[in-house]
Amino acid sequence: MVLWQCAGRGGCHVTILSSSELDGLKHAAAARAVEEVENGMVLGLGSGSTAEIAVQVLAERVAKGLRVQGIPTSAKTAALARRLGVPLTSFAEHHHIDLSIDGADQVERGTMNLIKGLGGDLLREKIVASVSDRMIVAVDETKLVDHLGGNRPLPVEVVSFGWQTVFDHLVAIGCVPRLRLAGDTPFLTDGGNYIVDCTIAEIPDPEMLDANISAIVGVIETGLFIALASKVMVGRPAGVEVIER
Ligand SMILES: O=C[C@H](O)[C@H](O)[C@H](O)COP(=O)(O)O
Repeated sequence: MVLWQCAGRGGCHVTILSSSELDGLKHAAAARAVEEVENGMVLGLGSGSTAEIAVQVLAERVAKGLRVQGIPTSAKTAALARRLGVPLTSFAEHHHIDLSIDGADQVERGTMNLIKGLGGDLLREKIVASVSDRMIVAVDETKLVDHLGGNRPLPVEVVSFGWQTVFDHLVAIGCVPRLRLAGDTPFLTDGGNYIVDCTIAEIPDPEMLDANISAIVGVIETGLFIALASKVMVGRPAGVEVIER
């Protein structure tokens, strides 16, 4: 992973991180996020590689006596939590979550707005985040940006019927849409929907873009998480940076 860092007149420098270094940064951020978990909490368990590390760290605390219940945001996270002995619950029992811990594909430094869903999970993550008292996001430093968009596409979950018509609207909004595939067939989310990855230049107004895309008939949810994160743990080689409101 090549990381460009630019600081005003100081110019830019490039850091090359190996995948094991990157994993170390994810682990440090995830572990720091799990430190905020307290006895008795109902937790939102996010999805993706960093969120999975958080579940592993959480499982170590559960094995030592921590009492929590988790609502998983994907079938994969649910399977991992079950395998590691993290107790699970559901919205049938709890409509409110104390704390959710999740990863992200991009974090806008100034606002903590996020892009999520590159791993194929966003709808359940957003439902969980929206009913959480606090959402802690754990990322490695490559995810931190000044403005969302640009080098990472915005995932949009759409119903499979008529997805082609959604394309037309997305183009009109300024996105370059691409249907996500799994081999030769459309990728299916846990909810059985399609994902359209929208390449878009830097996003000056994420809230407006989210509203415009959400207004398209056939769109279920966008990967823009606006004002949902309360704290971001950023894994850096020098340590974990904590960004909060
Ligand atoms: O769809 C996946 C989720 O939104 C993930 O939380 C996001 O893609 C970040 O995943 P990772 O920690 O693997 O980079």
